[in-house]
Amino acid sequence: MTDLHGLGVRRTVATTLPTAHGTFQMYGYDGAGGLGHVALVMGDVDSSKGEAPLVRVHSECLTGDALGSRRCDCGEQLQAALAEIAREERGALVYARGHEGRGIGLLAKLRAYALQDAGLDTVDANLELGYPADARTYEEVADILHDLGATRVRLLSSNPEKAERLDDLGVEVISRHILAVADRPENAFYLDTKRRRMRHDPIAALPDPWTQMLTGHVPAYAAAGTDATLVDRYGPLVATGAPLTIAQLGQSMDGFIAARSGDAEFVTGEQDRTHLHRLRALVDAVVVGGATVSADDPRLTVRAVPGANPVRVVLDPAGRVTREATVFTDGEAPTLWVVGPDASAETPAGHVKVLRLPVRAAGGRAGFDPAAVLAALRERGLGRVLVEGGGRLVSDFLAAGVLDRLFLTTAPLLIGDGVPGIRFDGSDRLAEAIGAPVRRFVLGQDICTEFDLAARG
Ligand SMILES: Nc1nc2c(ncn2[C@@H]2O[C@H](COP(=O)(O)OP(=O)(O)OP(=O)(O)O)[C@@H](O)[C@H]2O)c(=O)[nH]1
Ligand SMILES: [Zn+2]
Repeated sequence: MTDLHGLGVRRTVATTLPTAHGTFQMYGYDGAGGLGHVALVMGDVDSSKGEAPLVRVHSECLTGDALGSRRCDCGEQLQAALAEIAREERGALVYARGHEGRGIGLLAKLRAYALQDAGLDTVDANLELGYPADARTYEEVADILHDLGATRVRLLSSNPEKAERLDDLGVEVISRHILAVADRPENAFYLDTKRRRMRHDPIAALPDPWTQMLTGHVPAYAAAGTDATLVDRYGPLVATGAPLTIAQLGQSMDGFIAARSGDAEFVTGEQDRTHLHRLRALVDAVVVGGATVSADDPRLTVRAVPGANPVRVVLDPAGRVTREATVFTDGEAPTLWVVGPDASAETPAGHVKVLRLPVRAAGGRAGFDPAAVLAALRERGLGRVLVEGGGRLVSDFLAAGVLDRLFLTTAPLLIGDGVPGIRFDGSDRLAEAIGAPVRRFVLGQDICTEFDLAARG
């Protein structure tokens, strides 16, 4: 390799490193002063071949990276950076030895910690010890990036100075991306100091995990608690682009979505309602059966959480849904009224569009072909679809094999008899029952079982 800066940086070993984020190529570099550096690489990071690769220049931090310290956010950033690179299946992380303690070394950093225990901030502690606030140099890092061909990069960092220094050394930083790592109580003052005194990006630059997911981005890391739960629960939906068809249903333990009279208020609880609103917020369209609209008069909007309303799609082969239904009158969201070729369907209001699809008789009932409905929606740019109810409609889509995922919430209620939930022509053989990998979420008193139908063997 070319020794750009005369520091004798040389690639001396190549191997692989399997990690929680996948397997990386690992290169070892001899550096100045006998320090070895490491680069973890995924894919071809040569900048002349396609988009500028993601690059993380990670400053060594024994306490954060290896010991899980919460005085800083280094360990979490390290993991988040590897996750981001793995998500794109392309990128490099240069682990910069000699950067420990912003270049002052481990024991000096610990002395700086002791001064911070006594009240100094992270900048003043360095100055008090006779060091600059930041003593890191980037020549060796730049040499390694040149060796990898990564000379035009998208940098994973909150530190504008890092980008400027790399730019000065011939590594063009075309953009900088903040890693989604949340502040913790133990490091909030330290991070705040870096933002105030070291030009680090303000926390406001980072939208919360739910907002990020609403824009189609799965955060690589979220603080433990609600944020992490949301990313864990809904991240897989966001990561899957269109087309995506999911369904949800809430039913009693004995399989009913309402009592005999149709009384359905409420089978499942508050948390399942919030969950339903999150699903609505993550799709382009929500599909319901006409019978459900007539019986329950749902609004089908996103109210319990931040998010945009999906297009409402009412499947009504005979055009029987009451014209007073909220979805036809409230104008809260565009509404598609899907009816058969002969149904009478005068347009009730400006936000409602009528779509005619062929009707077929299946199982003694007239209905639409689920695949044809999805194809028609896709043609209209509605590729991410939630089939929301009632029991028959969800069962039709399930039996037709068009669902990628089913969220089936069971409530600790025994209704005895009533409006059925999931029902379809089964088989005499248990071996032919529908099974799939599942995840389970406790939603208050209810349990939501997520069937990953797309992953069925
Ligand atoms: N001297 C000193 N170094 C610290 C302190 N806390 C963390 N470090 C070191 O700071 C380095 C990481 O720098 P950060 O300021 O966290 O972040 P950055 O690398 O500038 O920017 P990012 O790319 O966004 O991570 C690591 O080498 C840590 O060991 C401290 O209080 N004093
Ligand atoms: Zn650290």
